[in-house]
Parts: sequence; C-alpha cells; structure tokens
Amino acid sequence: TRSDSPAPAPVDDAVYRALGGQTGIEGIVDDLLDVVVEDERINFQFALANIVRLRGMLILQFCSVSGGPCRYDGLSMEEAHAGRGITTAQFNALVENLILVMERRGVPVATQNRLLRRLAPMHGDVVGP
Ligand code: HEM
Repeated sequence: TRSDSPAPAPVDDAVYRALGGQTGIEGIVDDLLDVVVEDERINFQFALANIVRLRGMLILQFCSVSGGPCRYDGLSMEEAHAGRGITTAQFNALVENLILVMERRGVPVATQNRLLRRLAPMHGDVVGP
C-alpha cells in the first residue's frame, strides 16, 4: 500500500438525510410502486413480481446507496433483471417515475440528482435481453 494512497471515501449520509431518512425513503418507494403499477409502459414487467419483497429490497438499496445505515442484501442488479428484456426506454420510464415522486415529495433537485447519479451506473446490469 502506498503511503499516499487515498483514504476510503468517508461514509457520508447527506443524501440519505436529504431524502428524509428511513421514513422518507419508505414513502418514496411506496409512491414509486404506486406510480409504476399505473404506468402501462412498464407495469407488465411487474405482473408476476413479489411486490412485498421488491418494496423491502428497494428501501434497503436506496438507503444503502444514499449512505444510510443499511446494507443491501438482495440479488445483484444483473441477477434480478436478467432475462426480462428490459429496454432503455423502460429504464428511463422508471427513472422518470422516481423523479416524479421525489418532486411531489419536495426532495431538492440536487438531492434527486445525487441519488440518480448513484443509480445510473446500474443501467448496464438492468437493461438487456
Ligand atoms: C436503476 C434502476 C433499477 C433499480 C435500482 C432496481 C432495483 C431492483 C431491486 C433492488 C430488485 C429486488 C431484487 C431482489 O429481489 O433481490 C429488483 C427486482 C426487479 N426489478 Fe428492478 N430495478 C431497476 C430497474 C428496473 C426496471 C427498469 C424494471 C422493468 C421495467 C425492473 C423490473 C424488476 C423486476 C420485474 C424485478 C423482480 C421483482 C420480483 O419478481 O420480485 N427493474 N429491482
């Protein structure tokens, strides 16, 4: 290890707190799932989904990705989405729904963008055959 190697990124829960912590994230995920089941561009993808598990996993993942005190222990994004034929248009529809619910809940745009920036790299594992 080089003595000048960078220290690990400090745990920063600023995004988690700006999302409203655990309660805020639970509300965002509940609203998101409500919007998704009404969205005919993507709701068919969730026809057979275990929504209770999905809700729990999304809450865990948003908590962990935003720096909150959670560790996501669900499937990898590749495992969860492989074989579903998810398109970039469907991915973008989900992101649009997430933005809509954060907007409705008054999440500051800067916070929205910081969360989205941490989810965007998952695109390659979610979209595919
Ligand atoms: C950044 C974007 C996305 C994230 C962060 C995400 C996150 C997740 C998570 C955490 C799970 C649960 C994995 C588990 O059960 O262990 C999951 C499952 C799933 N996701 Fe996604 N997802 C994304 C995009 C999408 C898109 C665009 C679609 C379809 C339009 C989709 C459809 C599904 C389906 C159908 C399941 C399985 C639900 C079940 O059978 O229980 N996801 N996703």
